[in-house]
Amino acid sequence: MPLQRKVFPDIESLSQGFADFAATALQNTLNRKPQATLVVPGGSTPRHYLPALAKCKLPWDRITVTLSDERWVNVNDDQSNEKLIKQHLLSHLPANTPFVGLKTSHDNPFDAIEALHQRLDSLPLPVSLTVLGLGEDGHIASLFPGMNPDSLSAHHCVAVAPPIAPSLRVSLSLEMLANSEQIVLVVTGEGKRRLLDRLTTNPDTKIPFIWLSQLTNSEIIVFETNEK
Ligand SMILES: O=C1O[C@H](COP(=O)(O)O)[C@@H](O)[C@H](O)[C@H]1O
Repeated sequence: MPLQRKVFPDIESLSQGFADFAATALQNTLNRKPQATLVVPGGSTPRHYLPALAKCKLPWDRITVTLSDERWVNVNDDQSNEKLIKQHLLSHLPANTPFVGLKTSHDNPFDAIEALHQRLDSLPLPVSLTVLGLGEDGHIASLFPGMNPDSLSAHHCVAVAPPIAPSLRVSLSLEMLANSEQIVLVVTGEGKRRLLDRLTTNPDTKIPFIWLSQLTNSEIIVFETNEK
């Protein structure tokens, strides 16, 4: 598995290391192309490292920010990934930073999928940098164990009824994630680190993170803390 693991003593140093890496990756894209695309995850970990990224001096008007996945809740709901990203990244960036959210007014993500494909067609592709979290069950974005990986490579995104999470969701497809020029995984907590240790020696094909690592040609860089 093409995996490079960068280990930090605490979340503060991880956040700075991540921000430096992400800023360089985005700037490198912008040295070659007029536009870049940044995919960021939801959950809870990004609230630590996104403010560090927001402090980086970049031509943000040339970087489109979008999400790896979204819960099908109102964008003002505390469970909304869009709300999290607005609070911890976009609100600190220039107002003309382009943002493409994954929530529509449709009743459910299955009905929204065509509209979302059109929305995502506007992105500068391939994605320059995809940042992902990792669930303790090995899920990435909203691609969960128990799903059929062959059904997750649809165009840009897929609608999902997760086996355990409470709300319906939409997720970037496995193919969209795998085609990203750079992929970063940000991992905190002993349980997730142990999972990564196990997957590195035993790539369990029931785990979504393994589906991604086997499909992508890009190196996956892990930013992790070694705190208990
Ligand atoms: O529900 C989600 O959780 C995962 C993992 O979040 P973390 O805070 O434990 O890192 C996240 O990557 C995903 O985007 C989110 O919807």
